[in-house]
Amino acid sequence: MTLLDVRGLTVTYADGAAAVRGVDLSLEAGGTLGIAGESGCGKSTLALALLRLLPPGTRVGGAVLLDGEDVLSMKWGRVRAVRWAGASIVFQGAMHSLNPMRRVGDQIAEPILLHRRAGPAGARRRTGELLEQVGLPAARAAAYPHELSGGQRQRVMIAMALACDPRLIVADEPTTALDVMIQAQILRLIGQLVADQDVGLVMISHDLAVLADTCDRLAVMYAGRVVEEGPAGQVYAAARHPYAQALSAAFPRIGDPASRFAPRGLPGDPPDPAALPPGCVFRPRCPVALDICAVQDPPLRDTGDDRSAACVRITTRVTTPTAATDSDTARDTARETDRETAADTPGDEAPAPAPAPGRSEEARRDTP
Ligand SMILES: Nc1ncnc2c1ncn2[C@@H]1O[C@H](COP(=O)(O)OP(=O)(O)OP(=O)(O)O)[C@@H](O)[C@H]1O
Repeated sequence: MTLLDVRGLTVTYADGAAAVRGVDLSLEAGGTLGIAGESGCGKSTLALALLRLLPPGTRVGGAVLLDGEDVLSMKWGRVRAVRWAGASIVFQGAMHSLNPMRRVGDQIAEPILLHRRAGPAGARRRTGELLEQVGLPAARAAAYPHELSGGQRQRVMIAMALACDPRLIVADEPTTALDVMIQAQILRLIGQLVADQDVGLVMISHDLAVLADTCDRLAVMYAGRVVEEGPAGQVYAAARHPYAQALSAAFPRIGDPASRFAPRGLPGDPPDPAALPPGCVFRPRCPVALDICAVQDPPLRDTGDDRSAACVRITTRVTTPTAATDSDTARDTARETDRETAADTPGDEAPAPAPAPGRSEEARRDTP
């Protein structure tokens, strides 16, 4: 059963930054989906949009169906009911997310009381259970955030996220601020909890290896779009989109000593989301770009093998671009592939439509 179905999601900030541009994603109940991409590609914006946490003035379009119900068109009372109980979020910096003036136990108990899951005594009991579930002694409920280590604070955030038994947890770079040992512990904990409790997980990270380890499926974002999606192990081991390939090559691989010493970076920067180039937005950095890429912004296309990619060179017959482009052979292959693509997908020549203007967060709030 589909737990989360994101359809044509667009997010444009008040300053005109098109941070998310027509994202389609879905997650089965109890499934795990990783979202990867370099800084600024729109991962956090996407996470915030899932729970209607974007700042006022932001325009949002499309649909976010959680158990079939569109979060984006819900009344605010319903949104409040869905947060924590339907879906909850774990942010990257626990120190900034927790109130430094309140004991962590009181902060974990708050959503339990707010959603009337228990009275004060029951909420205290449940808080102790949750702390133990995330590997902390129940007595740590009395601690203030500054009395805990970074890893312990992140465990508290996870306990809070679990407090009302949500169907979905969105974890936005949950281990970024932690050292590698604690990172591994927290990732193990998240993996174990979602498996034991049948909770769906959307995990955001710039680190493909972490996501490949934790998630069933993996989506790679570039400049506000998903450019590749599929089974996590396959996308990580054999990415097809040139950007996903570059992102994958940027990390050293365990078991591949050569890559430890020569992780490859990708020259250039992502485009300014307020002034995107025409055609495929990855073209200025793409090592295998074709002339057609200057005018065509390819949509995410199913390649017929449980994977999808947004590149004119990747056809339903699955022709993966190779990094070597200078040789005539590669150019010829590319032209050949280009012809195949055009033949396979008539009508794709038209540039993708501009992001739907969407409705502003205020307009949504004002919806009776
Ligand atoms: N409140 C805001 N107002 C205007 N633009 C914003 C706002 N928040 C983010 N952006 C812009 O939207 C784009 C996407 O940002 P976002 O934080 O979603 O990316 P990200 O992939 O999560 O990056 P990181 O990994 O660094 O957190 C960036 O260009 C960013 O500058």
